[in-house]
Amino acid sequence: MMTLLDAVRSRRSVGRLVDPAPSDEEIVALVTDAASAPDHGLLRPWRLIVVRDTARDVLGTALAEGCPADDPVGRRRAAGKPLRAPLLLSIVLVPRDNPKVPEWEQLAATSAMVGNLGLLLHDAGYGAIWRTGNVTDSPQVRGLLGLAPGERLLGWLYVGTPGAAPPPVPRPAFAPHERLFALRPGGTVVPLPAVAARPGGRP
Ligand SMILES: Cc1cc2nc3c(=O)[nH]c(=O)nc-3n(C[C@H](O)[C@H](O)[C@H](O)COP(=O)(O)O)c2cc1C
Repeated sequence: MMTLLDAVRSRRSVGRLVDPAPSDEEIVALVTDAASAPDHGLLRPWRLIVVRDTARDVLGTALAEGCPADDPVGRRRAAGKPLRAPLLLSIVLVPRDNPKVPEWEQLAATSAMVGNLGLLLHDAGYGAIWRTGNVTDSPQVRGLLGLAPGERLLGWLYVGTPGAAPPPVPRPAFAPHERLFALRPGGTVVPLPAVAARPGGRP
């Protein structure tokens, strides 16, 4: 069993995903735990739509139909996209009408839940990658997934078993003191002084 720190440090987006994918029962359990993410007003402003097996072809057809008719290559590529993993979770933002919780906070809560889910999948031995794309909002895809007006498709969490270790990410150099600031009692905001990070982390 990984510690939380191990999981946070070793999680990667995995592009090459193969069988097995989690069962529906496992997904229910993992999403139940992922929903412990901070969620202002506990609105649960999201829903997930499982796409697996030949339903991926149906989704591929809708993605292709969302591409321009005069772009056969783009349409073919779009049709094959859902086949890149055995399981896709369509991430749908379901904005709730709430005077205290604007939509951006609901989007933040949904993203926090998906972040938790990625870590939990990793901890369970699975891999995942959140993918978007320019036809996410096409009428064909919205219609297929049964999105109500106002609901927003945030892309898909592609899920499966890692088929290959992802290549190293060339991460931009990140010095904590460039991102961390402090408000001083005098009213000025200053960079935090550089402090040695604990060993083992990645930038
Ligand atoms: C909202 C969101 C959308 C993303 N969309 C894509 C995408 O369309 N294609 C892709 O290859 N990766 C996508 N990613 C994954 C990022 O590219 C990935 O997290 C980043 O490269 C860092 O890699 P890591 O997760 O292994 O640290 C997305 C991530 C997020 C949070």
